[in-house]
Amino acid sequence: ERSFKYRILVSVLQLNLLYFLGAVASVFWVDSELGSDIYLDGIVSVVDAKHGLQHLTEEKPEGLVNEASRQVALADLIIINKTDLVSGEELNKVRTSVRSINGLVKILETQRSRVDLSNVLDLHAFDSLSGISLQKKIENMKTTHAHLDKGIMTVTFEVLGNIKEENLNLFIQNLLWEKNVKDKTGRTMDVIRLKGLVSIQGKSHQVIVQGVHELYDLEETAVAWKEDEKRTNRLVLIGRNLDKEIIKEVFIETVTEKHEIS
Ligand SMILES: Nc1nc2c(ncn2[C@@H]2O[C@H](COP(=O)(O)OP(=O)(O)OP(=O)(O)O)[C@@H](O)[C@H]2O)c(=O)[nH]1
Repeated sequence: ERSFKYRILVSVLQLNLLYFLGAVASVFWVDSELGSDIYLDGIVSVVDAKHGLQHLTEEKPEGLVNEASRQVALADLIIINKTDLVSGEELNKVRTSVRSINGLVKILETQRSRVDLSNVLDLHAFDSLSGISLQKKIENMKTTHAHLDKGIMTVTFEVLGNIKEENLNLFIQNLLWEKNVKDKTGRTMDVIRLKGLVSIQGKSHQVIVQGVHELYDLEETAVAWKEDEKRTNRLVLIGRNLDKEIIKEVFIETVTEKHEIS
């Protein structure tokens, strides 16, 4: 009976943690700005190689997010564990599914969750130090295709030119707060994670954009725009009902003034 109660407790805790993962992340993130010793380094999720695919593909009633997919969408690092229990082909499927949801995430594959701690700590996924690595990642990544039915996916796009900070805020707030950006069929675009590097008018350095659910932040990085470099804005969005072309159009309309696009 004791172990049964313990199991229920663990399940409730896990469920709550799942439910509030985004909120918890937001609290630590904001807290770091208040000068606390605690800061949000990055979000790590563990995917079970044996059952992960089943959880990721589980159908939820219309409108509800599959929680396993949401955890993958939020993560900066995914540990695919129990690789000894699956074939190379099965592992490949899990990896492809994870990647189809989150095009930016770093993936480690483990047995008994054994990891080199240097791969898990100091991710700096939320601060301006991640500017350089984010730049490389964004440059190389492509928009994913909704691999899992009605699933969460990653879209990325690039728009040349300088943008005004107030216009960028407007774009992000429409997307995350007002939720008035819709796809072709009128469904609200639901952004779970947002990352980007943008070129703000009057700033000599690249600015990093970070978003988790409704919370977002802009921070100047240590990466300066070079004299001969084309100033550009690259955004990566992870979520549901995302349509790259529509988002890009809305971005251009909201953020850049026509004469500023080169
Ligand atoms: N074969 C194998 N077994 C593992 C591995 N990692 C953990 N286990 C075993 O799997 C069992 C369940 O452990 P986990 O899945 O890590 O535990 P958990 O996430 O708290 O379990 P749930 O809450 O039920 O998902 C334990 O008996 C572990 O010893 C692995 O890499 N390979």
